[in-house]
Amino acid sequence: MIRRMLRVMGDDAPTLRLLIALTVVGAVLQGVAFALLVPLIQALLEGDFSRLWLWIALEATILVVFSVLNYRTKMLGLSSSASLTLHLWQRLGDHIAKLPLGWFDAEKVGSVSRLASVGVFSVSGFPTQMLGMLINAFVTPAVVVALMFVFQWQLALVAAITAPLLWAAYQIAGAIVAAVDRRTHGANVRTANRLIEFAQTQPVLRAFGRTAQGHKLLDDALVAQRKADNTLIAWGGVVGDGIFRLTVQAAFTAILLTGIALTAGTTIGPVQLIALLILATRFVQPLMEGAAAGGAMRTVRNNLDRMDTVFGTSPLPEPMSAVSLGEPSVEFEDVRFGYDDREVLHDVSFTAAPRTMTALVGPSGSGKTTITRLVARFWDIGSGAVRIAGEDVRSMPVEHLMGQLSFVFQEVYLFSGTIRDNILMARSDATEDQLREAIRLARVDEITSRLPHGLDTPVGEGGSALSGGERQRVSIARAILKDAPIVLLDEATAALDAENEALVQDALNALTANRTLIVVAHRLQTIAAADQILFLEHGKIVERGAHDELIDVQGRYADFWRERSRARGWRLGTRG
Ligand SMILES: Nc1ncnc2c1ncn2[C@@H]1O[C@H](COP(=O)(O)OP(=O)(O)OP(=O)(O)O)[C@@H](O)[C@H]1O
Repeated sequence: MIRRMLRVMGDDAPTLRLLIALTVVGAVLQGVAFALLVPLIQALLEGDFSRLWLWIALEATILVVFSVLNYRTKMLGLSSSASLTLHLWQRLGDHIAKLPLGWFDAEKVGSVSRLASVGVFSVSGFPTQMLGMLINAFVTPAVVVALMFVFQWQLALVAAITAPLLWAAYQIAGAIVAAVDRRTHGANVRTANRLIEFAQTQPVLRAFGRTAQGHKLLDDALVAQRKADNTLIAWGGVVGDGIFRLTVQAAFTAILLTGIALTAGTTIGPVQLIALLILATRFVQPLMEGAAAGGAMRTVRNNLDRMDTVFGTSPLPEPMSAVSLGEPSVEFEDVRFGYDDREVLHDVSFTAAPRTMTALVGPSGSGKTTITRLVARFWDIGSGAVRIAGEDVRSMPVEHLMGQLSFVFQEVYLFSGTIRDNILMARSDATEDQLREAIRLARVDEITSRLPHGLDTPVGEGGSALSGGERQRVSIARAILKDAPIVLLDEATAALDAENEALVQDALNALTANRTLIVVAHRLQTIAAADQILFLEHGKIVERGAHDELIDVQGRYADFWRERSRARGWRLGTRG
């Protein structure tokens, strides 16, 4: 456990080592101070004041040294905790940033957020809250017993014999807490997920009058969590803690009875017995405190295990050296890919030539979005190759790959901050002129001119202060500023009002001009304007070509086109 903490702390490990060393010295001093109570109390009860002052002077000296040490260990504890928090966040952040983007599903949101908050604080609280109590629980009683041998070996022997029993009880109590903590953690993560889901799905739940159903899912999770918490209190707090406390009390009783028996047999006098029994209570007290810290330590260990599970998830292997790229084409060669062993793309091959538009068209679930995600290497494919500008995406450093791509998703998420912050995210070193140009091209100027604080208007949580169309234009401005040669666009299915639709279209035209575009196309105008249409069904490209060619074939695409045109109540006809 300590070794794992030292590993996590990296360069700051010497601080924790010093803290441990000083805490051990403090615990030894505490044990010595307790043991000196025996001659002190004896001198007091026997009225031997010259010896009494000597022991009081010695106790006072130890107290002063202990107080200085205690202050120092408290400060070191605080700095170790702060360093652990920082290192854990950094390590988690660094590692999570390298994981495949496909790893981040909804369930992970709850568990990672819990790990980064409750988990990190539980681990980083160890040096300040638990370490001292644990070291005291082992070292102080050991010193007390060792010195007891000097005063009365029979009592010391009984105390020493109880040690293995105490150790066994400590382990049993800890194992109970660890097992219950694992169950409680699962319930906590499920509640966190349901809570996020409940908040995010409010519009849908309300639109369909299903708020009660959303409540029910959350209520069920909360009930399960309350049950798990009660189990933790009952088993961890009452049973586990109770087993250890009972064993400690049994050890104290054994020492007490031995003392009484020795007094009855006149081996020791009543004065010495009183002094030794006071010492025995000092033997018990650190053990009791250690019981609480031991349970908390199991929770810390579980949290470290959970972090190790995240750290054990391998990042996608990536080469370190940059590659030189050709013209911005996108190429799929015999690509097979599946989520969780279920293959959803079968032998997909196509080439999107530089500065052309490829429209991915087909029924829901046919694999369109998956193709765009594989271009960005959200996951690695099963077999085949995905190439960008002639280079396999697996042989490109992630930053280099991402530098080639801009995404425009349907669901736009803006970060809390101003419109300016959100656009500059794409390129923090952009000049004011470049920023203004992106804003103009994406028609964000039409938004900022209406707002009292212009570009410096906060967008609200997730961009909630802006309308859907406005959010989309901000995200397009971001992509324009990034100026990547390839654009992956998931075209919005939701209808915008006519004015917004025209403005978004202007923004998209500016973004896609002179770029290679892969678009999950829903709008008939977009599809008809594409240089190449890939019509997908069940993870296969079943037809490909330009709109006119495919209409002439009178196959699946032509059927799709007719259906869509009828559904929209208008006909575009063929080009040319
Ligand atoms: N993260 C995921 N985990 C498991 N299966 C997934 C995941 N994402 C998509 N799928 C499955 O992969 C298949 C292809 O999905 P994909 O989203 O690529 O289709 P699509 O053509 O974009 O659909 P839509 O038009 O409805 O967005 C579907 O069967 C879908 O259920």
